[in-house]
Amino acid sequence: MTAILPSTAATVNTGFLHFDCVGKTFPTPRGPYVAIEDVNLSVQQGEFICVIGHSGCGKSTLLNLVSGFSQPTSGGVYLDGQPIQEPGPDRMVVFQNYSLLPWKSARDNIALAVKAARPHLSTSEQRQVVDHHLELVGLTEAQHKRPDQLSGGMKQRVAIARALSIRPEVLILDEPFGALDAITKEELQEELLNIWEEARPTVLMITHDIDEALFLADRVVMMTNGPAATIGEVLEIPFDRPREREAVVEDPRYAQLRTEALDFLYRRFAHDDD
Ligand SMILES: Nc1ncnc2c1ncn2[C@@H]1O[C@H](COP(=O)(O)OP(=O)(O)OP(=O)(O)O)[C@@H](O)[C@H]1O
Repeated sequence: MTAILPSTAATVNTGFLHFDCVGKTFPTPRGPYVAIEDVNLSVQQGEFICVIGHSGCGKSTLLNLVSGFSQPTSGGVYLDGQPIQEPGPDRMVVFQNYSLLPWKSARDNIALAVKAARPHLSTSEQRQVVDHHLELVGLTEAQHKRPDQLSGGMKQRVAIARALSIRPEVLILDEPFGALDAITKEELQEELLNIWEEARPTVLMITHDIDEALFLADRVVMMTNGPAATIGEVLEIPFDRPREREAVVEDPRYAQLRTEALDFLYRRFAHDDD
């Protein structure tokens, strides 16, 4: 006997965040431009994914589909089985350029987000959330400064604290440390891992830095070049957590994974512009 099942046409149950044959084509004056094509990936809840690939390969295009700022032209992107159709507080984006409100203090930038996204919390609970997140990123002392009174690293700390204070299910990071000096960058990578361990959002992060990806991610997704870019290879990163940078870098598997990534990017999918 054949059982009659409810229709599942609108839902997909593979992975928490699921890319199913995703394509995105942009109309241009010279005709349609196929940016990405046939992207398939299943991300588990709480997983940390880094996406690397050459400039213009479609990394931001992919992230915009997850944030809901744009829609795929073929296939679908699903969160918890539901197609992503618009932006929402369950998915927060942190950009390279901080995007803080310039006239508000660090504290108020975070407080406003908490107020808007978690209105069910009492005023004192909201205050506690803000205090906690300022502390997590080491900005308790500097909380009353405005963005123009903060360093680049401090601004990015505020942006990360603001995103996480909303308790998003998915944290989307678009090259968040790209503009920072090497030391600040390493500090923030470590802070990000500490915060991620606490809240465990699913993370999707674009980076151009192979070492950053190997230190942070559970899996590194490497994209081929466009047009019609797709996922070329996925590296599983085996290092135990919590991670210590020295232990990771000294692990013999680190050099091997690094060589694989370099080989992918600079030999198999070399790009003239890089
Ligand atoms: N709105 C648009 N209209 C036309 N083409 C677009 C549009 N947005 C992106 N593209 C093209 O799609 C391709 C992918 O762009 P995308 O910004 O996703 O790349 P990226 O990998 O994030 O690049 P980068 O590392 O330089 O930020 C590029 O060739 C880009 O020119």
